[in-house]
Amino acid sequence: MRLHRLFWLVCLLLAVTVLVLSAHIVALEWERADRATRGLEAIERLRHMLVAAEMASRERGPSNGLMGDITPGGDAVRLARLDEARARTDAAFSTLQQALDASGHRRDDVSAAVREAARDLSAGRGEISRIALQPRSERRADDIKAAIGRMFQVIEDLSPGLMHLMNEAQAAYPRASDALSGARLAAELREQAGRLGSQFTVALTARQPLRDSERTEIERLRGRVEQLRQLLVQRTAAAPERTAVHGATQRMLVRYFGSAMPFVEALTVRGRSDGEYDIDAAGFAARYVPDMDAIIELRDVLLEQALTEARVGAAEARTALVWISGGGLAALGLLGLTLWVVHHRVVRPLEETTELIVAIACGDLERTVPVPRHRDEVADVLKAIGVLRENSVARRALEDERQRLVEQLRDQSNTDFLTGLPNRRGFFTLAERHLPNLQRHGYPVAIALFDIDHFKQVNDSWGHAVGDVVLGEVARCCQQHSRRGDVIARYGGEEFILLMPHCDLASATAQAERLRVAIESTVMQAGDAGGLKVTASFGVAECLLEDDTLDPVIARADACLYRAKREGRNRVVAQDGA
Ligand SMILES: Nc1nc2c(ncn2[C@@H]2O[C@H](COP(=O)(O)OP(=O)(O)OP(=O)(O)O)[C@@H](O)[C@H]2O)c(=O)[nH]1
Repeated sequence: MRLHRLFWLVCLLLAVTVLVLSAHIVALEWERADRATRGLEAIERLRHMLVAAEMASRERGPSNGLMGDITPGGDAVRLARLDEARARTDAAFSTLQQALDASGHRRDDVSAAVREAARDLSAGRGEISRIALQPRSERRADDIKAAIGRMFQVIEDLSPGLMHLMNEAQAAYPRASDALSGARLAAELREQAGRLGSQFTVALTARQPLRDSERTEIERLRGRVEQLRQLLVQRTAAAPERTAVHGATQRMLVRYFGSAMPFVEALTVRGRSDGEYDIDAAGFAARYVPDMDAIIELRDVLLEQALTEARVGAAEARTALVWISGGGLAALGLLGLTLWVVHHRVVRPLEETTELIVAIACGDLERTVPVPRHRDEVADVLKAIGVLRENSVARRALEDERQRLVEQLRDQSNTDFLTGLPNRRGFFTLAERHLPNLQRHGYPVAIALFDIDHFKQVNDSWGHAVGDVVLGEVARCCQQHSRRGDVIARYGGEEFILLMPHCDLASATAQAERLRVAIESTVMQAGDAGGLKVTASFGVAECLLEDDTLDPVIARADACLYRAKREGRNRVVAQDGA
C-alpha cells in the first residue's frame, strides 16, 4: 500500500477511535453530572415533603389546643394560631406539589400520596373545626380521637411518597445516604414525638385520667421515640465535634430528651391517677411543641449536609464534564495537529523527495531540487539529493565528453588527416555499411581504384610538402566531381579508391573517366612548383554476385589499374576490358 494511502487510513482509524472514546467518556461524565443534578433535585423534593409532613404534624398542636379550648368556637388567639399553622401547611403542600410537577412526578405514586394526604388533611380539619364549635362538655372523646387519627393519617398517607423520594434521592446520590437516613429518622422522631404529645389531648380536654389504651399507646410511643433516639445518636455519632450535626444532636438531646420527655413522663404519672392536670391541651402544646423544634433543627442540619454534599458533587461532576469535554476537544485538536504536521512535514515531503529521487535515477536531471521549507531532516535529504543530482550532472557531462572523445578518436582513426578523406579503415567501415543492403536488393556496385602517375617525381622534384599539397588537391578535385552517395577514400600513399553504389561497370567506367579528366585538367598551386598538373590511372571493377566481400572486387580493380599503368598511365581500364 502506498504511504499516503496508509497515512490517510491510519488517520481515519485514529480519528474514529479518538472520537468514539471521547464521546464515550463525555457521555459517561454527562450522565454523572446529570445524575448528580437529579440527585440534588431529588433531595430538594424530599425536603419539601418532609417539611409538608412536619407542617401537617405541627398543625396538630393548635388543632388539639382548639379542641381542648373551653370557649365554644375557640378564642381568637388560638383560632389565629390554627389558621397560621394551616396556612403554613398549605404553603408547604403547594411548594411540594410544584416541585413534584416540575420533576415529572405529576401522575405517579408520590403525587397520589400527596393528593390522598391533602384529602385526609381537609377531612381532618373539617372534623376539628366541627368539634371546636361544640361546647366543651359535649365534645366526645371518640370524636376528638377520630379527628386526631385523621390528622395522623395525613402523615401515613405521605409515607409511601416519602419512601419513594427517599429511595430516589439515595439512588441518585449515594454519598448523601447517611445524612438523608438521619434526616428521615429525625422526621420520624418528630412525628412520633408529636403523636406522643397528641395522646394527652383527649385526657387534657376532658380533664380525665388517661385511659388504658392511651397509656398503652403512650408507652409504645415512648419506646419508639427512645428507639429512634438511639438510632439517630448512632447515625450522627460519626459527625466530628463542633460541626453543625454534632451541635444539633446535642441540642435535641438537651431540649427534647432532657426537657420535654421528663415533662411528658410527669404528665403520664398524673394521668394515671386523678386526671387533675395543672395544664390544658393548649398549654401542653405551648410547653411541649417548642422542644420538638430541636428535632426539626437536627433534621434540617442533616438535610443541609446532604444538600451540601450533593451540591459539591454536582459541581464536581459539572467541572469534570467541562474538563473532560475540553480535554476531549483538545485531544482531537492535538491529534489533528499531529496528523497535519506528520502529513506536511513527513509524508508529503517524503512523497516529493521519492518522486525526485526516482526521476533523477531515471536520468531526468532537469528536475530542480526544491528549496527546503523547514530546517529539518527533510531539508538534509533534499540537500543530499541536490548533491547527488550535481554529481549525476557532472558524471553525465564526463560521459558525454568521453563519448565525444571516443567519436573523435574513431573519426580520426577512420580519417586521413592529410586529405580529410576516409582512410582505408574508414573506407571499409563505410563500404560495409552500404554493401549488404545493395547486394540484398540486387543493386549494382562498382569500385574504381586510381593512383597518381609518377608521384615519386613530384616528391623528388618539388619536395614532400608539395607532394602533400598535390595529394590534397587531387582529393578535393575527386570530391568535387564525385556523385552524391559515392564513397571516396585515400587507399594508401598516392592511391585512392572510389565506391559507386547503384552503378554498373559502364557507368562506373564513365565516372572514372570524368574524374581522370578532372584531375588532368586541374592546375594546382603548390608553392615553388607554381601551377602544377598531374594525371592519374584508374582501374574499374564491378561487384559480382559471387563476391561476398569487396576484397575480390578491389583485387580486380587493382589488376585493371596495373594494366592502366602498364599501358601508358592517365587512362581508365575497366574489368574485362570494358
Ligand atoms: N609527399 C608524399 N609522398 C608520398 C606519400 N605517400 C607516398 N608517397 C610517395 O609516393 C611515391 C610513390 O612512388 P611509386 O610507388 O614509385 O610510384 P610513382 O612514382 O607514382 O610511379 P607510378 O605509380 O608507377 O606512376 C613515393 O615516392 C612515396 O614516397 C605522402 O603521403 N606524401
